[in-house]
Amino acid sequence: MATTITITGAGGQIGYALLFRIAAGDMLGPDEKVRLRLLEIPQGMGAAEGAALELQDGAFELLEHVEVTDDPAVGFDGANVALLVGARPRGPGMERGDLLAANAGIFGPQGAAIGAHAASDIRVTVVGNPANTNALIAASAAEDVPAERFTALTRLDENRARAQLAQTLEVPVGSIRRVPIWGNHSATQFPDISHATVDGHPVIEALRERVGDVQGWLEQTFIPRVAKRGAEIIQVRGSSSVASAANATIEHTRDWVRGTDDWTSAGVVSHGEYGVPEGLVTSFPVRAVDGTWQIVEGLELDEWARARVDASVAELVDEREAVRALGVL
Ligand SMILES: NC(=O)C1=CN([C@@H]2O[C@H](COP(=O)(O)OP(=O)(O)OC[C@H]3O[C@@H](n4cnc5c(N)ncnc54)[C@H](O)[C@@H]3O)[C@@H](O)[C@H]2O)C=CC1
Ligand SMILES: O=C([O-])CC(=O)C(=O)O
Repeated sequence: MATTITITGAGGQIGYALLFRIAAGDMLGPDEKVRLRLLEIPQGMGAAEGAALELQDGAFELLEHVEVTDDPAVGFDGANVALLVGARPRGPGMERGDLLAANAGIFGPQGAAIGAHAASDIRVTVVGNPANTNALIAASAAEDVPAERFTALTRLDENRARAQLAQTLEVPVGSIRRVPIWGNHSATQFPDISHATVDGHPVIEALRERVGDVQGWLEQTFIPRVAKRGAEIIQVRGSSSVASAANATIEHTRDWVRGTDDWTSAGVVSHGEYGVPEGLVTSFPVRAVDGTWQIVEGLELDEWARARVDASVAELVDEREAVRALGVL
């Protein structure tokens, strides 16, 4: 049986960077056949149809079928995996939260369509910003789908954090592990290196030798660089991250389905872990076991880390309030 994957915003930039890698087996593996549903709005249909023609020309052996539609009922019908990418991206000078109102109207109806039409094992990865709150909106609208099936992408933030550490320590990125992102996919996020390792040794010790004042480096260099990397890309490229975002989307979804051998980061629904209010879609350190994200519990957060997590969670609470005020939740 093939896996049916729905990609919203498939005619957009990230969509174009995702489709061919999924068809090549990068997400679900070299033995899993895929059926793709490209869901767009009328203005995006031409680009999605063009991508579908190119998918055909790729002659991907794993690709069983491609359908392009602007009807969410058709787009999510029987979907096992949904990548919710379609949204309005931010431009220079905007914060992701500025997109709340523009995107709130998209994720409610899509969540409802997922509840009504997707397969019972549906797994949803929300990429479109503000990703955490969009995931919350979609989950709330999806009747009979457990909220745990709705996740927000923070893997790109983790990848950015690991890459910055690798560059600073002059080691291959693969030697850096356990760098969870806590909180919101926004400038308030907390990339946490307190448990991070480089080739199995504490990153903090390696950093002490390299940068001296680790705390100062974290606050003035590392955290701002990671948390504002999206804005840096927008400034340098003129538009937001595309291929790196698609790569992280593939890694997140692959790990969710196929499992992890260590921690990673994902925005998942809180049940009160680490004091995060129930129901908020928050990034935590997670493992994927048997197709389910499990929050890594029992980690120590010192006072400084606790304040960082609390600040990002407070922003998520504010976003939830703002959406409630729009009458969406
Ligand atoms: N979570 C993360 O780490 C990241 C998230 N993003 C976000 O991903 C989103 C997409 O970015 P791009 O692909 O660069 O934007 P884009 O503007 O190139 O593509 C968005 C596509 O979505 C479509 N669309 C809009 N409303 C839709 C709807 N209701 N249903 C289906 N399709 C719809 C548009 O027609 C367009 O083709 C943005 O919200 C961006 O901020 C981008 C990078 C990283
Ligand atoms: O910054 C943006 O708007 C796009 C994004 O989420 C990122 O690159 O992390």
